[in-house]
Amino acid sequence: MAATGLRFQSAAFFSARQRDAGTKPFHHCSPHRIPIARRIGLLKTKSSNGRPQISASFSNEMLDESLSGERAPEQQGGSTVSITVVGASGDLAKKKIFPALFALFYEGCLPEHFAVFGYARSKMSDEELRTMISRTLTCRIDKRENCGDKMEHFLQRCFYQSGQYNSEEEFAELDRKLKEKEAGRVPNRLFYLSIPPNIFVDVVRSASRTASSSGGWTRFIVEKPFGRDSESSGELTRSLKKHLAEEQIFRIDHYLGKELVENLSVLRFSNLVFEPLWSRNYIRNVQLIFSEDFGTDGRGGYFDNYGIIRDIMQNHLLQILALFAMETPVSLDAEDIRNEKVKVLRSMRQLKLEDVVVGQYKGHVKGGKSYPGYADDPTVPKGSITPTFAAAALFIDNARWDGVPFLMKAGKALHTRRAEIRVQFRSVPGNLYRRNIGSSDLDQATNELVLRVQPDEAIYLKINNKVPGLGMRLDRSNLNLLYSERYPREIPDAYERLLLDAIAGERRLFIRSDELDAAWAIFTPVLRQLEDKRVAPELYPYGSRGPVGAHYLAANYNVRWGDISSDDS
Ligand SMILES: NC(=O)C1=CN([C@@H]2O[C@H](COP(=O)(O)OP(=O)(O)OC[C@H]3O[C@@H](n4cnc5c(N)ncnc54)[C@H](OP(=O)(O)O)[C@@H]3O)[C@@H](O)[C@H]2O)C=CC1
Ligand SMILES: O=C1O[C@H](COP(=O)(O)O)[C@@H](O)[C@H](O)[C@H]1O
Repeated sequence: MAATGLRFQSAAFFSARQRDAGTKPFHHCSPHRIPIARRIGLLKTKSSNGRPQISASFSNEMLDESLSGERAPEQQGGSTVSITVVGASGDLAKKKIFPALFALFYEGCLPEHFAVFGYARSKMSDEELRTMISRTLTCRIDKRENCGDKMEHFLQRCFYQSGQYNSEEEFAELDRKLKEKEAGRVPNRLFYLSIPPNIFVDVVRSASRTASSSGGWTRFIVEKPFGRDSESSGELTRSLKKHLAEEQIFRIDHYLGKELVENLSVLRFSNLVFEPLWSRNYIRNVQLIFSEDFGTDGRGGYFDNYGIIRDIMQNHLLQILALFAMETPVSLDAEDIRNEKVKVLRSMRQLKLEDVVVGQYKGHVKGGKSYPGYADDPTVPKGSITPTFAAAALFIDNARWDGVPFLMKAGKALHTRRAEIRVQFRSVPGNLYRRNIGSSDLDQATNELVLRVQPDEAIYLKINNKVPGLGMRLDRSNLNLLYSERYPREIPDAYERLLLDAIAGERRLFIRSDELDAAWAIFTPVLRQLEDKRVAPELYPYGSRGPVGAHYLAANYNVRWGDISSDDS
């Protein structure tokens, strides 16, 4: 098979970066898994996790076959990818999706033949869409060359179709426009549903009937929330599957696309020093912490129907927990990883009401500035008891994790913006140096591994260390891998990675329906109880550290939150 047709634009850039990097190839935009390419032995480079990756000479036909699993008919001119952002006028589209697509284009990671379409009810011309998008596009901080030209080239490939979300006719109109741009090439189509969940099924029904690709693949990225509980999530899955095969559904959890979350498995499975310690034998507790220093800010209407447990814990934090706690997968293939995640999720105990603390932020005046409470948001119903903060203690009933508390804490309008994983290890039995450790509480002198997902990505390990000098005094110090120092290039946004993977047909970072069922099974009973019993959230001031109840919950399990110590907060 000739390596002609679609080429990743990265060819020139790729080799330039390889030269710049000095030694190893720079694998910034390779999808994770290219089985057919490996089979036919064309690829010479290896990715950082040892897997083969796309080379500059990857042909259309190879791409079609390897990435979609569906053999495309032989056609003149190779293949093309059209990405339709449904809900193009919305917040997420403007803030994340178009900028991520531009970043991929800028880095040479999009296929040669591609088009971006916006679809929404708002009336807009192509030009107006371009103006709207251009306001949020940014250039890589570390690589600004030709950015203006690249923006212009990218915008020329962006088009708009206005339509109702349930209109087969208007999706058929989109289909006609897509065909024009596809110009007889094998058409691959990706729809990104960046819309409120109540219209997911309308869009999937209409688009799958009248705007599916004939000959190439058709995939749908579906944004959260995937239902409100087990029942509604199951209903959504069944409705989607009336129109789509599971392989066409890419349920996105953008935390899985974050650099540090990606690195979690690398840390575990490619460093001998960690995996042997990764169990109840050495780990006392694990903490998954998410905080934002702003409130719901105009998204109160959406948020009030969900609350922080559904918004952050049931998906982002639980996904991280699954990656943290799963057994070693057979391989890095999507199904092997997702199988292990499902197993660990299914080993988890249903969360109990007594293991949950909920809070809601109230207005606060600080430094002469007043910060509104959640209930002051005009889009929030009066008297709402929706939690904007929650802390929870979860347990995995399997041999590896029996009895180890996995503590989660998530909140809006707190004192800082941060997401991190904290692993607190047991104390050293019969510690010879117990008298030399400043604190009398040996639990305070245990090792702690911290993966700071954001901001300022870092991995650090707290160790006990001798303070230099003639005496023998120990203190706690950090072995610190600060990304901005070690890797001084901009870290791609999670949406870039996930879009690239969806185009490549790589499902590893997307949620399978059985994973979703298992995730909802853990949280649904407690969510129901909180609502049925109308549990009142503990109020906390905007910009504070959240309800004190979170500390009592942790104390029940003999745990101290790691983010409150003076050297970390
Ligand atoms: N915004 C964010 O930060 C995040 C969002 N998400 C998820 O992404 C999806 C999109 O979010 P976001 O962009 O904030 O949503 P928006 O509320 O901005 O809605 C997107 C677009 O959908 C259309 N729309 C809005 N409400 C309705 C309605 N009731 N009926 C029909 N169409 C409507 C509007 O387009 P028009 O009127 O032009 O048709 C709007 O521009 C949601 O599922 C959300 O949960 C997930 C993570 C973060
Ligand atoms: O999914 C969501 O995530 C954002 C936080 O994402 P981040 O990447 O900025 O950390 C959160 O604000 C939002 O409420 C939630 O729906």
